[in-house]
Amino acid sequence: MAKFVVLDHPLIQHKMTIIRNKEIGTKVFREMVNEIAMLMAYEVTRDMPLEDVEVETPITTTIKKKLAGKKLAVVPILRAGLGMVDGIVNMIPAARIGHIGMYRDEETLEPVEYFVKLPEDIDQREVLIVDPMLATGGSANMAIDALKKRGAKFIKLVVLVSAPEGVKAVQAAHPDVDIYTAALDEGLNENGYIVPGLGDAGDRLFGTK
Ligand SMILES: O=P(O)(O)OC[C@H]1O[C@H](OP(=O)(O)OP(=O)(O)O)[C@H](O)[C@@H]1O
Ligand SMILES: O=c1cc[nH]c(=O)[nH]1
Ligand SMILES: [Mg+2]
Repeated sequence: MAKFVVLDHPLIQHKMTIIRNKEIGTKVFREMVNEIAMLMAYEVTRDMPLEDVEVETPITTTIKKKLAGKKLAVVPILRAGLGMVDGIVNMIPAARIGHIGMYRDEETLEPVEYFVKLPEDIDQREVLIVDPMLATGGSANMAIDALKKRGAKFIKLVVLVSAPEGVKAVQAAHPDVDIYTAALDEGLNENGYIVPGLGDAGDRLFGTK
């Protein structure tokens, strides 16, 4: 079974509490989502392989480490996942960015895919799928399917708030995918929203409601 990690660093917990507050406006919400994503990137990339490199300091020549191995792709699930991209790319500027467009049908809660554009060499990259919300898990599972269909083999899912139902659904469908979350909440309400959650992440990021 792949990893399931709750990234509960005090800075992350503090910023999560700020964005859960319904009175917080779009500007602060956006800033906090990016900052949390940046802090998460630090832990999510902890297992990146390193290799030796010779470096000449002003004093001497020495062997030190540099990043090696697979390159990264960050793939937000539109729309809300876009809110996490800048934060992660700040930490990993060479990462390529793919996009998967998906919305959840309000009645059935089933995801509907409307856009996929990925780096051509996605099969050789480690992929970080980013989305603030993992609710039923339908969207994440469909995004992982879309990536695997196009050859992606090394996939991590990075979310801010997850419901136990969504975590179980992803683990059942994709036991090879590591899940990193900033918070594991209580569950889903009758409309499929995470409780206590933070509401509709896309609408809060883009001010559409
Ligand atoms: O786990 P699930 O039950 O599939 O729900 C989670 C999905 O719902 C939200 O997107 P939404 O459909 O609201 O689209 P948006 O990002 O355009 O607002 C969220 O950003 C996830 O993608
Ligand atoms: O709580 C939820 C569930 C799905 N999508 C959201 O944006 N929020
Ligand atoms: Mg939404």
